[in-house]
Amino acid sequence: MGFIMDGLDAEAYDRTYTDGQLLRRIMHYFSPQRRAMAIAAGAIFLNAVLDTALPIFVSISIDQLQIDRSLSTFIYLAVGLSLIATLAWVFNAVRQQLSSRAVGDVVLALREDACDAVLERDMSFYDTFQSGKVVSRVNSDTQAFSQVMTLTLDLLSRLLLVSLLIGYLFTIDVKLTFTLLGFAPIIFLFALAFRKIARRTITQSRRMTATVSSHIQETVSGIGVAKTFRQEPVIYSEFHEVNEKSRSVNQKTRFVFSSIFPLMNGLAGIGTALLVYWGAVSVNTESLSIGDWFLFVQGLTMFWFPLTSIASFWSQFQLGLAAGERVFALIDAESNVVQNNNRKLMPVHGRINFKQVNFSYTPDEPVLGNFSLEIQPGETIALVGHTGSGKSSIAKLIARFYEFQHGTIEIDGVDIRELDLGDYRSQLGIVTQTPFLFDGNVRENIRYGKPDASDEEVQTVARLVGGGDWLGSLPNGLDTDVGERGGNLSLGQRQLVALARVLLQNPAIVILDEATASIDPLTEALIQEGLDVILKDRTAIVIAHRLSTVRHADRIIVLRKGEIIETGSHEGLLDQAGHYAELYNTYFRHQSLEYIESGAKDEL
Ligand SMILES: Nc1ncnc2c1ncn2[C@@H]1O[C@H](COP(=O)(O)OP(=O)(O)OP(=O)(O)O)[C@@H](O)[C@H]1O
Repeated sequence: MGFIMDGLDAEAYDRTYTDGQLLRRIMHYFSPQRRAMAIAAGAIFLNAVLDTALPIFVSISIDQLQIDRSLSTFIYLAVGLSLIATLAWVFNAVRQQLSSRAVGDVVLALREDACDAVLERDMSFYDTFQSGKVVSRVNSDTQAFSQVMTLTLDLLSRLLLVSLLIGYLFTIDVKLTFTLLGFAPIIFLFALAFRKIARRTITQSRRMTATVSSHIQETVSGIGVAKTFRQEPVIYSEFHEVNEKSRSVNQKTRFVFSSIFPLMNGLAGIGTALLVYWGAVSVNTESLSIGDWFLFVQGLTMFWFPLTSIASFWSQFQLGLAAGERVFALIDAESNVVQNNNRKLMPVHGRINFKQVNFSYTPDEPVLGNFSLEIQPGETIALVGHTGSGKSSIAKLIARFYEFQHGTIEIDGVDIRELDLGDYRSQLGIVTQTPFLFDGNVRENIRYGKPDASDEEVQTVARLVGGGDWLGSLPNGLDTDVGERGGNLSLGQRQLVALARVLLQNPAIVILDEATASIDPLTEALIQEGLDVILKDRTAIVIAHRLSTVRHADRIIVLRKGEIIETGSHEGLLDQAGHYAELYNTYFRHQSLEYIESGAKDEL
């Protein structure tokens, strides 16, 4: 299958489970459905018995009618047949109902586990693996898994029916039954050979589907940038390429699957011809009754149909296993961020201590080396430095988004790896450069910081941020719809919502990545007011881009290539005439009032 697999790689966290492991895993999901499945199994059995009884009853009727053609016999046979058919239908309906409910519940549990895993994975996972592909596992693969579970239950009931029928046929004519069975191993061997190819082909096809949806998702997310840079033709041609690859993989998949049925039908045809011939010879020599011959001919359809469809079921089964394997791999993917304990800090004071920390995203590119920094409770730290100097990385380590490789980070004297992450993060407020808002209104987005907050609490914090003046600029105040990702609000308004959200959360530690984008002076003043409220009495780590924040910070940490090269106050650092002074002159100075005023004077 090299021609199909070429150039299409699995994700690094994919793994191959043995059939036994997969089966155990699936059984584990079915175990809460034990009762329903036991009743369904009973219904499957009774349905199979009745479905087998139906042709046997017809065969007996044929022989009976040759001897006795009275009205009472007709009535007796007709009532008997109707009764068997009705009961078979009832049991079939019961098993369909119960098994589809059980499968639905299993898929629900599987999706929940997959969703849990998605939420559990740390940020390094999402750096490496595209979110679109992850979504496809949670959505499409669980769907494929559910379809195959239903098919498997169908297959089991058909196999039971075939076994019962064969058992009965043996009592009639052993030689004919063996002839019938003689083809089974050939078909099974064929199906087994097909099994391996099918599984790989289907896995490949699903991967391709995930790649296409991931590509579409990325394109749509970045549509604004694409339009600005007039990249539509490039995007189109990239998409065309992915789509072409997907088409070719799917075409090969279809080819593999479509060739199986003609081969199966050919084998079945030969079997049918042989049995019809030998059956007719036996009737001729009177070693078989006409009713029994009918039963064999009738049995052929009942026998061959499930057998030939086992091959197709098998491929479907492979589809489900491949999909299940992908979902389980997502669930089992190991996090880099590992907590050794679940200690809760009550209350969090906000002392943060980096002790000789080494950190890198990729093994060969160190970002922080032997990094030490102690931040006191309530202190505001401004991290400054050129791009790539490691400011965001320090903030991400405090937020425990990534695992560091060496040293310790302590929060209030406790190793960060020992904390209950949920509890710790509830004490951590994060405002990113471009705050992410969820589709909904402003009120709901602020309440995200404390889901049980009352309307009054939301209103209070909204008013505290920037004196509440910004609410007047929203068309419907707190009820204004923010649109997808907050697209209906200006960047400044989004930041104010994010600040109000953190204020409502009331965390002990705040991480603030200041926006570099310039916003109008009025909004900037409102944001500054909001920041004053938020940073007061909390430990704050600010990735500073505004001169006003740097000036107000208790301590400025100047970074270069992951190392602290200077530390102190704004004035003290300027006096040192080192890296900070250089940064100030190239970056911060133009924001100073003196600079703006001198510029204004020059213009005059
Ligand atoms: N997710 C990531 N995967 C791999 N390398 C990364 C990742 N994020 C950052 N880096 C690298 O780590 C180094 C430090 O990046 P970091 O984002 O901490 O710098 P920064 O000072 O915050 O920069 P900026 O001011 O541009 O945000 C850079 O060399 C960067 O390329």
